[in-house]
Amino acid sequence: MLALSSLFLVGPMGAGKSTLGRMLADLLDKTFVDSDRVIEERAGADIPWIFDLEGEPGFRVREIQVIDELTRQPDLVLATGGGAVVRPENRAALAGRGIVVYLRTSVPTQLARTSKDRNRPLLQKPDPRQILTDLLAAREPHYTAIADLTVDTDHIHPRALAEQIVQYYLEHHENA
Ligand SMILES: Nc1ncnc2c1ncn2[C@@H]1O[C@H](COP(=O)(O)OP(=O)(O)OP(=O)(O)O)[C@@H](O)[C@H]1O
Ligand SMILES: O=C(O)C1=C[C@@H](O)[C@@H](O)[C@H](O)C1
Ligand SMILES: [Mg+2]
Repeated sequence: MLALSSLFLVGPMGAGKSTLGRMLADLLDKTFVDSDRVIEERAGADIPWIFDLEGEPGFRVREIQVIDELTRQPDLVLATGGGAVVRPENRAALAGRGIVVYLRTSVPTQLARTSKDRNRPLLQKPDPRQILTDLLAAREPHYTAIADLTVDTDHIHPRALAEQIVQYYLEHHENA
């Protein structure tokens, strides 16, 4: 049984971390937080601006700070940025301080779910399919390594997925 009270959602862009995070917080009576949004609020700038001005390394420094703070708080559902797991500091914080759920999602599904949205600087290049394929190959071992639960998101409605995750939480959390 796990004594940890927060749920951390990890997975690639378009996995549904933000969508599911809101539903889970509602179902489990927890507070939803999205690390990308907190980074933007603190910087007073959106993610494309941060990438333009500071590059990905600058964004990752901000992300490490925010994830360190948020993972110390009880009773959150935290949607993390798709690339948070590339930094070992984030992997340690996520794995040690809450229940980690990996939303496994294929590249075609990621593409379909992110195609209308210009807010992801890493995809604003000529071949997003190749970029997502390379990112997933590099990151999948990290997502898997820290996950307590892995769920496939390709062919399931977010509501049904949220119910599966709630079921797991209720079975594995001692104070649920
Ligand atoms: N299981 C699902 N089935 C179908 N559509 C979904 C599912 N989960 C999310 N979506 C849709 O996919 C899009 C992307 O979802 P969302 O923004 O929650 O992903 P994310 O993991 O937070 O992405 P990012 O890392 O870029 O913030 C949204 O339009 C959402 O409605
Ligand atoms: O996959 C990534 O590296 C990113 C995903 C987004 O959630 C944001 O954190 C940012 O656009 C970087
Ligand atoms: Mg999101």
